[in-house]
Amino acid sequence: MKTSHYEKKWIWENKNFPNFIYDKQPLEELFYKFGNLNMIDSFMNHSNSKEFLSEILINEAISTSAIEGELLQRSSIRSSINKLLKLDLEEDSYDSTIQSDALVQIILDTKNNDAKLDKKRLCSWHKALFPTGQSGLKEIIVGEYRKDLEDMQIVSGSWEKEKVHYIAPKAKDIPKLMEDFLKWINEENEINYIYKSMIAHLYFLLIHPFDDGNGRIARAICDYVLAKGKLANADFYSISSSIHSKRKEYYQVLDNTCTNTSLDINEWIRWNIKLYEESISSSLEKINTVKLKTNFYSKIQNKKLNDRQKKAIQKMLALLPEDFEGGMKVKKYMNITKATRVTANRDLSNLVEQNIMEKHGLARATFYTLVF
Ligand SMILES: Nc1ncnc2c1ncn2[C@@H]1O[C@H](COP(=O)(O)OP(=O)(O)OP(=O)(O)O)[C@@H](O)[C@H]1O
Repeated sequence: MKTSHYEKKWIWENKNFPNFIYDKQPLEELFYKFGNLNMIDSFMNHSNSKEFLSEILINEAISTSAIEGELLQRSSIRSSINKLLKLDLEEDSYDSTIQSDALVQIILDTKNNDAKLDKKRLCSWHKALFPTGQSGLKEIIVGEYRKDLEDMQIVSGSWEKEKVHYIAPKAKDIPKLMEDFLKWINEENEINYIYKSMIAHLYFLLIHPFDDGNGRIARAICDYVLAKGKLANADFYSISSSIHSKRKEYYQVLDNTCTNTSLDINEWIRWNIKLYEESISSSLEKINTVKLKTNFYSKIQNKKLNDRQKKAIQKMLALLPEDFEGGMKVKKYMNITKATRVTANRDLSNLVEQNIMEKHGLARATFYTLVF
């Protein structure tokens, strides 16, 4: 007699789900970087941190919403941040939208409110993400777990060439799975906050409890757990921004993990450790840039500069931390300021005299760099 054998396909089909298996990895480097971030934070002055805080938040909001292509305008996000945090930043226009306000509110809630996570709070994030009750043109269940009778599939590609990456657990099982998830998130367990944030991100994605927005909420949960761990000021780093720049890898690791029915999540953990390290390094680099810029601005505050010189300096500062390629050349200065060659040379010499720029090279190879 032939017996049919069902081959398990998805990680949650293992009866021990969610008892994930992973080896302890070395975390010293990561703790060291978090420590550096903490140290810099304590030396930051108020104006430095205001500018930096807005920069980090803008990148975070744009990145997390752009992972699946739901793009928000940088100016709307900046405006929402300015409004919600009362930062008093200079703005070209005030054009925050319901969507940008909502996203910034969720990010701030994850970072600054370490109250327990419960269904109500998760559902309020979900409602905030979909204020119109629609995802694109599709109507979705908002502020409540999904109730679909059909499979919840994660697919890519056009409908003719659709690829199914993952099928999440059935809707009828979501309430119990989420109850267990929330209990685990809120309890004080042995596991450290770094591992816990990585596992929480994955665990939530695997349950995929909502009709849509699961990626954004999973990344918010990851930030929430890390912020709760108080490893460093959560306002000063953003894991979501780093995921955005590595989203191809992110999807690949998720694909590999969601089909690993042995519950082994080592690949996910290793990938995330690298990601966190890079993310903190990039925050450290950004903080240094902001400090450099702010110090430079205070250095030139009382100098006599014409509008052309200010414009050229701003252009050079905007390109930090990467160098202004090849330094400032006379020709470049002429392009930026629309000045004649004689005026450009006179302006640049004046900047050298005031110790704002330094001259290098000779004749046609002459270029100028900022003196910090
Ligand atoms: N193979 C996979 N297994 C589990 N989760 C996955 C897999 N591939 C992608 N994901 C996650 O599912 C998310 C997409 O789910 P959903 O559309 O509900 O969320 P979303 O927040 O609308 O997505 P996003 O803003 O990222 O669009 C992705 O962002 C990613 O986090």
